[in-house]
Amino acid sequence: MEMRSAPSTARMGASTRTPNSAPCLSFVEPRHARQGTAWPRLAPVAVAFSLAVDGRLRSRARCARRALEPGNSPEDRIRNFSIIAHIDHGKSTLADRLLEITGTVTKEDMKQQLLDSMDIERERGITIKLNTARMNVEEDGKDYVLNLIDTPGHVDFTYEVSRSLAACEGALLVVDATQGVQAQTLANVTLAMEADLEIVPVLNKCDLPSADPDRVCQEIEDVVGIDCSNALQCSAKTGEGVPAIIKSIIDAVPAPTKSEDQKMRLLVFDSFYDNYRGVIAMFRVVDGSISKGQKIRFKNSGKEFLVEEIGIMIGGARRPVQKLAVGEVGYVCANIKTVGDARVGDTIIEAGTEDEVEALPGYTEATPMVFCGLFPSESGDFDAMRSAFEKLSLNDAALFFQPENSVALGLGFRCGFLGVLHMEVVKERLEREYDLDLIVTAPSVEYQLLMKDGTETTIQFANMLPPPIDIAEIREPYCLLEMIVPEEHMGPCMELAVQRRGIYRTTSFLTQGRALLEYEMPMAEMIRDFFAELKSRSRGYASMDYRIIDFRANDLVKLEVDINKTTANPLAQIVHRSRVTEFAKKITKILRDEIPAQQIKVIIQARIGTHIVSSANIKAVRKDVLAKCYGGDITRKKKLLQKQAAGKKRMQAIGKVNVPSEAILAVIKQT
Ligand SMILES: Nc1nc2c(ncn2[C@@H]2O[C@H](COP(=O)(O)OP(=O)(O)OP(=O)(O)O)[C@@H](O)[C@H]2O)c(=O)[nH]1
Repeated sequence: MEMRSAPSTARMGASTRTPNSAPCLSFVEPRHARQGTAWPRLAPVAVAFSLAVDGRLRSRARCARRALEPGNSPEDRIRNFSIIAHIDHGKSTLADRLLEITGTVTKEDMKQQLLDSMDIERERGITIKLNTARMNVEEDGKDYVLNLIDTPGHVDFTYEVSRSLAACEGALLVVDATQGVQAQTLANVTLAMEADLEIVPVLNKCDLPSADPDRVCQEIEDVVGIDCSNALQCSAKTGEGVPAIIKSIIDAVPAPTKSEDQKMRLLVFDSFYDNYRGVIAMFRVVDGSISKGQKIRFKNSGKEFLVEEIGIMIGGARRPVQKLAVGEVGYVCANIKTVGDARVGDTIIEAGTEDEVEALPGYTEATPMVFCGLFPSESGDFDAMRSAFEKLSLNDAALFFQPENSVALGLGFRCGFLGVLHMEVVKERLEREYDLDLIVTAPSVEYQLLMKDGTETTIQFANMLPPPIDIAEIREPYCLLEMIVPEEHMGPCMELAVQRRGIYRTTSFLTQGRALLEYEMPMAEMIRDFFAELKSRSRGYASMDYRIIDFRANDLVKLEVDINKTTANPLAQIVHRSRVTEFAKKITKILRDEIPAQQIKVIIQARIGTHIVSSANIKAVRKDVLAKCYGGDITRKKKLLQKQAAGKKRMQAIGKVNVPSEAILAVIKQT
């Protein structure tokens, strides 16, 4: 993997940044200074610059020297950094501690996990949306501004992670000292290296008896390729070792490079909807400056707005300022109506300069990767659901939805999400915040179709697939999958990957009997409960991460299900030919078990085109039409039986089978 073969990328990149002098800019006074109290001395630390001749270490030393000899310009004393970590390694707890120790937020004011402000985030303990905080620190008699740009820790939000990393010069790599490197540690480090950041390793949870910082340091060096000889050790929970991290940020993370004479260019790294102010866009000033009252333009969307307010975020609160200059991080309110007008990754420029100023690189439209149908359990809730979606999309530019009418499930929506977690979060928000009871259909991915006439198109649901005769090629998304599993469970985990059409790439052995396995795998297989299955095969110890790499042509077919010759549309699926028999058998079996016996015989068939792959029958329950016919003559009995047979024929002919929606859901859930 790239990050292991070229471990020095991050540092070499960082060492090319050179601070200059710049015009003045007013700092917000540190809280302790305003209160006239002495700033507690930061604990002395030996920050990381050994005399090793390794180029990586030398480049870090250069960077540190540069940062330790700041010029007089305020930009030299700005540090924009992020915290990257595997889920649950303590990123949010460390962020809280940094805010507390720098006096940005007092202990009394601090809600638990202040930066994770959404309820669902707090409950699930995962970070979803970006947040940012500005901290003022005095060090060696100089005031520094530390801008912490919090990033979401989940793979669904990789694009947001990479845009927020692009707004930084450094990143704290937090690794749980009891667990070591995990799959998302690797994924996030790769993104940080791609963004040329200075990476500062921090071992967290050192207060726990099972912490083994030395082993984990060795593992980071071996697997991630980052020198850990002076890695910092801390407990984000107790605060021990956290002051040393603050000093290390000042010393190791480079100050922003400056181009103050250039025209305004701001990188939007987050945007969210506020009920009173409309959309608030978070940005980093890359070139020039921004002032209140200026007319701005979003370069990619082409939308123009008048700046009503700009400011900085301090401990979750907004503080307006008149001007923000190069290197600074802040927010802008400009009467923007939806987050779609101020997308993450867009460049804000001064209106009228669009012909001279280029957009910052790396912008992509948010593209949904996982699709599903969402239907209200109560058909009367459709309108309430539509208005809930409209409100959610004000704050979620990546959410895609459009009305859908399903025979089995009624009126609902066809929806697109960044990933499975995004899907679950939206579903949960609809249920909790809008009090809706929902039915969710099986997730699907996007397929690219090359038609025989040479045109290309994309579809997200099997029902959208044109007749096979017109299709030259169906391509499906593939991802690079990294799993970290205990060696004793490697066999079952590898077996699972192969079952799911994974293509083996490599195995690397980590410390403590764990292995890192890499596979290329179709995304469609990944979203079908892969993680839950992996966890059960590894007794809960595996971690995984993935990222989409490309689309590949495959032998994919549409598997349809007929119930008494009537096609059950919600059950149609796009499946790889090698897995058709397995799926077809599973579907027919589930339906046979779930559909109650009826007065007519029920024939369930799973088919590709006209070719029937699997079928099952449910015998009719025979209504005793002769029950009332006490001792009547034989011709009367025959007549009644003939009438019953004719009636059955009619029912069967029109396929009138009572299929309970639980049966449909059982298929959707289990395939
Ligand atoms: N003992 C101990 N527990 C810690 C420490 N740091 C964090 N924790 C606990 O570990 C759990 C996860 O911490 P979080 O800060 O939520 O982890 P995170 O990396 O932000 O997780 P995501 O938001 O999901 O990315 C919480 O229960 C914390 O209380 C530490 O230094 N020591």
